[in-house]
Amino acid sequence: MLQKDVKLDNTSKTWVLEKHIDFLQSFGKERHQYESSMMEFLRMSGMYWGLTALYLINDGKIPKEDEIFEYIKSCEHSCGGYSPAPGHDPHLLYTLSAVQIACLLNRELELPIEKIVLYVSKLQQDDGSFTGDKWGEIDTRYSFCALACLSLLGKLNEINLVKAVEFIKSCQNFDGGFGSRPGAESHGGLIYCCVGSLSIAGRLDLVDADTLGWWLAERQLPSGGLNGRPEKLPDVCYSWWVFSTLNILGRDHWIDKEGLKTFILASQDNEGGGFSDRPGDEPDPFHTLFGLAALSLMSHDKILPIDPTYCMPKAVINRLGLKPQTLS
Ligand SMILES: COc1ccc(S(=O)(=O)N2Cc3cc(-c4ccc(C=O)o4)ccc3N(Cc3cncn3C)C[C@H]2Cc2ccc(O)cc2)cc1
Ligand SMILES: [Zn+2]
Repeated sequence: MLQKDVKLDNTSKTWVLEKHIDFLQSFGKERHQYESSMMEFLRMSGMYWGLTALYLINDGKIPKEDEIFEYIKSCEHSCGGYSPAPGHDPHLLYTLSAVQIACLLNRELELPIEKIVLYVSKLQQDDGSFTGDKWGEIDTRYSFCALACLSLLGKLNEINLVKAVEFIKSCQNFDGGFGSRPGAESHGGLIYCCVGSLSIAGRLDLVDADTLGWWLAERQLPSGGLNGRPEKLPDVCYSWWVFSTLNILGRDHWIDKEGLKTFILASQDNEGGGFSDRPGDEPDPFHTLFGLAALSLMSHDKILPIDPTYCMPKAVINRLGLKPQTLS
């Protein structure tokens, strides 16, 4: 079976740092008005992706802090949850993004912390799992959102952590990976959510690090890029989901880092800045953050250090006194 992959043209992409700063600062303005309006349904997350990426390459400086904090407040609901934009429904995904942005701004203490804690803890089910909102979809992505959100606020003890870990354990597969629910197939993004949750809970002892490390290293293709499942094309965002998980498990040396770096840099847009999912596609803030975050984990100069568990700047995680578990 021919292995699906992309062919990198041999022009080595230079590192266009200044253009990435310009791309991120202009997203949402005239230049990207259309895409930005199309993404209103995820705007709060889009702001977390764009602002975290900017923080990493702009020496921790974020423009218009007050305007950003006002926007977060405009998306707050009386139940303690946050919506992606004013007038939309609250959801755990955007509640995490709002808390992450507030932590970037060093203003998390100005949030209605007790109301947020109540909103998140009400989403936990009897089996320890979490739904994303009142419509009741269960997914291990939401376990990660709940644990990351509460631990950032110093309130991890307000949910049943033992049951939460039990549910994640019930989603572990024979290949060492994890899926969205018990019995669901292993997938790079969900493995990151489950291993990240176990890292926050201090329960990485439940992970079969060698079997999972092998499965994750198998995601690397000849192009150097990583895919999320066997037989899929490589994609820059899996550089983060797969590589940060290998980093948490202490097995990031099991892949060819130079090859991964080449693939990520080949996915830069040399004209307008930003990163796309693979060379030649349109850049977006989502892939720009995850490309830069993976480069940060490979200690690329000019990018501030990032925490592999929270996908947030190390400086912010240290300031909050958080110590997510990693394996050596
Ligand atoms: C362009 O098509 C999509 C498809 C799915 C989504 S998603 O919201 O379900 N989501 C996040 C996501 C975001 C973008 C994007 C474009 C512009 C912006 C502005 O900030 O963000 C693009 C893709 C994307 N996906 C889809 C994807 C990424 N790589 C391969 N695919 C198919 C991921 C998707 C799921 C998700 C992942 C992480 C997360 O924190 C939230 C949602 C969004 C746009
Ligand atoms: Zn992607």
